[in-house]
Amino acid sequence: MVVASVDNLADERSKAQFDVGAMKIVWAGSKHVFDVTDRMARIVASDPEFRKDNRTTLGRKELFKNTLRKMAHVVKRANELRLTEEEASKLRFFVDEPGYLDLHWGMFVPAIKGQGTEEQQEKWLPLASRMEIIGCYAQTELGHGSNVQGLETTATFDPKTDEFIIHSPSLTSYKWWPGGLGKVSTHVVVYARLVSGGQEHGIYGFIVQLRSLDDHTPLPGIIIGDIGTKFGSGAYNTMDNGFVCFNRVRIPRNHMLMRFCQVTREGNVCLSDVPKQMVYGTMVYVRQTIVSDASWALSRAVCIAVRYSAIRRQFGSQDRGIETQVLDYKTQQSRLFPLLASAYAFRFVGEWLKWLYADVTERLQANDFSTLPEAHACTAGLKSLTTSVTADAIEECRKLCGGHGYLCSSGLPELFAVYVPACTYEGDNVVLLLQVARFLVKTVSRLAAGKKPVGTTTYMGNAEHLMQCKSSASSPEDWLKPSVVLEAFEARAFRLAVACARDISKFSTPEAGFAELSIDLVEAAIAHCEVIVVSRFIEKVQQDIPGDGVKEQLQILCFIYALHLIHKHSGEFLSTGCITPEQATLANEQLRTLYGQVRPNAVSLVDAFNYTDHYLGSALGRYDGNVYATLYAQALRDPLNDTVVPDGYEEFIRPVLKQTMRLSRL
Ligand SMILES: CCCCCCCC/C=C\C/C=C/C(=O)SCCNC(=O)CCNC(=O)[C@H](O)C(C)(C)COP(=O)(O)OP(=O)(O)OC[C@H]1O[C@@H](n2cnc3c(N)ncnc32)[C@H](O)[C@@H]1OP(=O)(O)O
Ligand SMILES: Cc1cc2nc3c(=O)[nH]c(=O)nc-3n(C[C@H](O)[C@H](O)[C@H](O)COP(=O)(O)OP(=O)(O)OC[C@H]3O[C@@H](n4cnc5c(N)ncnc54)[C@H](O)[C@@H]3O)c2cc1C
Repeated sequence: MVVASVDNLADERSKAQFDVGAMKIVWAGSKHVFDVTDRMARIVASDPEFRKDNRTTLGRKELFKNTLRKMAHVVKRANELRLTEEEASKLRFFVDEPGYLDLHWGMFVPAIKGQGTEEQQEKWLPLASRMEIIGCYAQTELGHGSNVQGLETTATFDPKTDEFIIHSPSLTSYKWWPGGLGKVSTHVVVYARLVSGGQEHGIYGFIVQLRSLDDHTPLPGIIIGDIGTKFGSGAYNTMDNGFVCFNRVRIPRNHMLMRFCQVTREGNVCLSDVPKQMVYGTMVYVRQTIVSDASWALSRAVCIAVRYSAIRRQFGSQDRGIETQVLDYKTQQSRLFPLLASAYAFRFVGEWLKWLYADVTERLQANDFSTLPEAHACTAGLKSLTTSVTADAIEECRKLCGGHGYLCSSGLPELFAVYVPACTYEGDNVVLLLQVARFLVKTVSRLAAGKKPVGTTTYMGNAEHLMQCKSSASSPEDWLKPSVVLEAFEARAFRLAVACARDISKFSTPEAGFAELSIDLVEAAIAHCEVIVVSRFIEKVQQDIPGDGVKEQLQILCFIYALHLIHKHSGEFLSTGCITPEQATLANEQLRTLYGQVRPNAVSLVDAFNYTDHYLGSALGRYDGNVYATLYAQALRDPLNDTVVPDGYEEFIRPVLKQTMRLSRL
């Protein structure tokens, strides 16, 4: 049985019609990134300190202490190996355990870099880089998360002492959720309402020391702790998401992050000549990183489901002969291959978004704020789209693995539990889509005023054509033409946005219209985000891509990505008149053909992710395909199997059996 499993994946690999090594480089982004990633993944996988297969069986306290040990080991190894920032960040990534280091490096340091003055950066960044302080990011409160302008915590300037007084005026103002805050961080960037001279001046970040650097006890005026156990076993419970209440805590004036707004010794508030949304910059940065992370989480789930689907056999045999691999069932393919294609799509759009972010950052440094709204809309929209799809996809992969997918040893339940809050943190996905919709409606109304749209909305400049065009697809093959596919996506997105803008104008105020039509607006926002992903994927496959057959495979995946969306949203494509029912049928026909083309390459396409068995953490997704023996070995290692007769037998099983025996004798 075991030998047959191994043979299956070897067979699968022998069928590949492309150069897997070359695809690995495309997936990584470059040979350099591949080398760094591969080396860091192997360092983690070969170090017993980073073992993670017992995580779901540990209690919260044990689990958390275990994470502290691993984080300390990460810091030690990074120092010993003299890792660069790039290498250290990959090392942390492959440790694959949410912990305070994520927030320290991922939010605290970027907040200081983005919002601190040069002097503030010179003071705080070396301390943070050497980890002489550990920081986190506290914005959300018990009563407010999405509505940042509704935050209650105050930072009141006291000109007598040249200090800010940080205060939590109510229970709902307690900071609630920040990762790393509950038990570890010594410092925090806390977001609060700036008050000076009796007047409010908006929300800004302030660096506050939370705990003593000598004995880690909370400083006076600070009540702090963990907010409690979260969803799933193991999963995000390795993180000390925390609460904190500030009781008139005093900090020096220069602990306010003053890049965009300065408070003078006299308490005068001087706003720099920049948009006030610059204070939201850390969120934009992190949203961009979350899009890249989505492709990692999605590809990991897909890798498990594809390999297992090649191993798993059900039905289809005559006379108890060899059964059919479940990967050969068209229904399995139609559920799995679009997810495989989405993983590649998100990888490429993530790379593009990184470029966009770098570009806008450069412009902002030169006081050019013109692309800020677009950067906000793109990061918000793509964060929302990719995390929602990924969370649903991980759950779909669990189902694709049948009963065994429900076991923790499949790796999928924990992956889902760790991943699903990405739909909420860094902005609830619906709230973020409404931000995109606001941007789209504005773009449409600017069009009417003769303004030319730029960036990702450039396609809207072709307004007349997009409102009237009818798809020219008259055969399944026509759906392999980039121009045909793009036109359908752009027309659907534009028509939905225009309909929203038109309908909003029928209400007494734009706000009333926006609120009433928010369901349609969210759909228009998703359609626009899908235009971005599809067009970036098409752009990618039109480039020169080295490696035998690599470009062809990516083209197949690109069209699977696009055509499965046409199928999924066929209601919208049809109701907006962008395609006809006959054309929808042709697109489906083409999709089925494409599934057949991916089938022989599926295992190799997930091998191209280059994941170690340690990172995958799955009995079902092992590289060697040795699924059943691993499932059995892991079952035997379960704490319940430590003894043959369970603890509790004497107390709770024997008396029941005795009682039943007595009753049956009556
Ligand atoms: C490399 C490693 C990375 C590691 C990452 C680790 C991840 C660890 C896991 C979890 C960490 C989680 C952290 C958090 O969750 S931190 C808290 C995050 N909180 C949120 O995201 C809150 C979401 N809410 C908001 O962003 C805002 O409140 C809002 C955008 C919903 C509304 O803002 P508001 O000021 O009320 O604005 P309006 O809607 O009225 O808009 C005004 C105006 O401003 C524009 N705008 C809004 N946001 C931005 C922005 N970020 N950048 C630029 N512009 C922005 C908006 O478009 C409006 O423009 P206008 O139409 O032209 O007026
Ligand atoms: C695991 C995890 C880690 C986190 N880490 C941090 C951290 O490090 N630092 C930090 O500061 N915060 C952190 N957060 C908090 C997080 O940023 C917030 O939970 C998030 O921004 C959502 O805000 P909320 O909880 O207020 O949701 P709410 O806004 O209360 O959302 C509740 C519901 O209301 C809907 N809703 C809200 N407003 C609107 C609207 N205008 N229109 C339509 N529907 C709406 C939402 O769609 C949602 O369905 C973390 C959260 C989690 C889960």
